[in-house]
Amino acid sequence: MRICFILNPTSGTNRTQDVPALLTRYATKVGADFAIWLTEFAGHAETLAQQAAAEGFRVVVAVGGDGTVNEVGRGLLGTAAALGVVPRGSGNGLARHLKIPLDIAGAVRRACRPTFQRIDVGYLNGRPFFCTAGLGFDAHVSKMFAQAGTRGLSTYVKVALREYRRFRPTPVQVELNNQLIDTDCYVLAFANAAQYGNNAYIAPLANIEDGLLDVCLIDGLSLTRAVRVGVGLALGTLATSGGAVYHTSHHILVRSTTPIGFHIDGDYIEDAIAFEAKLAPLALEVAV
Ligand SMILES: Nc1ncnc2c1ncn2[C@@H]1O[C@H](COP(=O)(O)OP(=O)(O)OP(=O)(O)O)[C@@H](O)[C@H]1O
Repeated sequence: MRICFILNPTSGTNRTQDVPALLTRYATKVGADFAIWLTEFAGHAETLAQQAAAEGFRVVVAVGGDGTVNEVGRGLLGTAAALGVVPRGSGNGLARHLKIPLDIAGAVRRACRPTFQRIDVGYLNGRPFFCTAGLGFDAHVSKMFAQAGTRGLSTYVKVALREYRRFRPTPVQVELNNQLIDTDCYVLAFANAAQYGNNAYIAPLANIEDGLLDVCLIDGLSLTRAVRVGVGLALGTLATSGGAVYHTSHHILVRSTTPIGFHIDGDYIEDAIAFEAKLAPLALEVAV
């Protein structure tokens, strides 16, 4: 079994580690037949993953954060290769959901001696996601975070608190399960996996192989509700705390009269007024 590690050298906050050397050391230790390819620009991991699958690598491992995982996963859709993850981002939502070790040694061992499993793949406006996608405040914070200059959890929290004072919800109409819901969108999250990353559980009951997206709606965020949502995210109790309303569905339409930003696996994409979220059941094989 051949394994290809696709490394995003810009991911993570620890730039002093010699990651190729560590990958080589740990993969050699378990006797793996492997290659290491480095990305050279944003989006490159998708084409590298397609190339690796075409060259017959059985496992293609994203070495990076959820952005890199998304690119590699996207490239592997419809191929015979499975996605592995060596988490090096700040959030690592998919790796945490799949219980992949967060240390390089453990994750490399897992990628080289995997068991295989299939997971669902979500789509928002035609773009695949593996962990979460969504509209509203979380997308807005992703956009501001990308412009912040520094990374990591503390920057994320700082940006979120600053933007909380400015952000206002948008009226939307949500169509799911033959139901029309007129509401406000502060956050409308589509969860394939349970968490955003960093153990922030936006949809604690989400099951990545059930053929359904968990839809989490937060229509407003007064200070008391914000505290309740924050505690619910951290403790994994948001589904029962009353801070959010949940639905499950495999096809959701959202319309708005004013543009709302959306994100895919934590990366802000653009603003739009119409959204279609859907699910491809068990469309990706993962090596976990
Ligand atoms: N060689 C590269 N140069 C510049 N950008 C790159 C390169 N390779 C990948 N990228 C981009 O870097 C972005 C961030 O990567 P990724 O999400 O893996 O790491 P991270 O931001 O550190 O992690 P997290 O999302 O958990 O904070 C990705 O969206 C990807 O497109």
